[in-house]
Amino acid sequence: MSLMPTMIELLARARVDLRMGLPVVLTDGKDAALAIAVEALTELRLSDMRSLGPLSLGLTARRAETLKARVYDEDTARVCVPETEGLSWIQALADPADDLNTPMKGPLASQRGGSAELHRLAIALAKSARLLPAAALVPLNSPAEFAASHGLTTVSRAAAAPLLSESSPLHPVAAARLPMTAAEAGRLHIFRPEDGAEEHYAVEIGRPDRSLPVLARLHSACFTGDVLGSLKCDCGPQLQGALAQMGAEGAGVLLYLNQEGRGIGLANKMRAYSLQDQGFDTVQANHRLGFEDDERDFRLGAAILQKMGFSQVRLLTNNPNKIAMMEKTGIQVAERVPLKVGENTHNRHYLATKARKSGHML
Ligand SMILES: Nc1nc2c(ncn2[C@@H]2O[C@H](COP(=O)(O)OP(=O)(O)OP(=O)(O)O)[C@@H](O)[C@H]2O)c(=O)[nH]1
Ligand SMILES: [Zn+2]
Repeated sequence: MSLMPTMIELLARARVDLRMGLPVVLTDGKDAALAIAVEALTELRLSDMRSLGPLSLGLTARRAETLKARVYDEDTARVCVPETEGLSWIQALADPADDLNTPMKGPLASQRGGSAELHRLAIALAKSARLLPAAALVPLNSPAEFAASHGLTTVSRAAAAPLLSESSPLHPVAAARLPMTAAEAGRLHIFRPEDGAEEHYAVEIGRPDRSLPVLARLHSACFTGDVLGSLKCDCGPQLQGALAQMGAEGAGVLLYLNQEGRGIGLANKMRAYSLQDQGFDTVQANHRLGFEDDERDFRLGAAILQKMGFSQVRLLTNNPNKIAMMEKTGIQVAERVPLKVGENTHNRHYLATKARKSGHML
């Protein structure tokens, strides 16, 4: 029956549920659990979750490292929640905001043996909902009945895992002429992914010849830099500089990918900035939050370029990972065009950290 939700649609629904503070039912063969995002957990829902059984937290190995919690499952830790600890203890494990002020939260006991798959899935869902990567789980015996009687979304790991690791197909939705300061001959194209996540944009300048390498930029959204003119990064000047160069050459394509904060979302990026105010660098801040340095999916960029008929680029970037990802996903990088603009006293340390830790070319 086509009127029933597919797994992609259930995943989109699960993301919204988690953001709203609703639990979701996760299943994996014989195992099942009720999972809720720590960021949206309330006292009432915590006490109802507890009435079902022992609670554990799914945290990333990155976050566990800061907390000195044992990790028995590669990238995932399953930390036991003692009965004596409440909501603020759970939140402090997920959110590093007060790490430096609060004394050690441990010693923490981690679950060992059995499967960590449901915890891993819950974390992946929280990440894709742009929440802190932390979830509280309680085992369930009769997941189908529980989900039906409580009206909850059910996600099967076997069906969801491949979808979460793939890049969702994108489709062009609308395009129109857009004269800009940098180039009067501009055109903005909107692309929408099938998974219900953020739309991405392509700014086409002039009428680039599809049979030649096009001057291209993969720009990741940075509200603070692009819109507010933040001095903490170089995004605003890079965006304007790329458009200006395309305008001067009369042709180019700038992809504006809505992967704010290197894919962690603006709220988490502001959490990272707050940690940077405490003295951590851009990479350390991401790790303390439980994220990798870079959570972006650059396959999106290649997919959009291909949809627009481009197969070769002259890529405006200082990031070797972008070049590697382009080549891997079938877009030939004929040339790297350096994009060095916007260095100032506030972002010098940030740019130096990216060069030292993330391999950016100076
Ligand atoms: N998590 C996090 N994201 C940041 C921080 N500063 C900037 N960003 C984000 O980093 C991304 C920067 O994107 P880009 O300029 O496309 O990427 P890049 O890896 O520096 O590569 P090139 O500019 O092409 O050399 C944007 O999504 C910003 O929002 C930070 O301190 N923490
Ligand atoms: Zn920025």
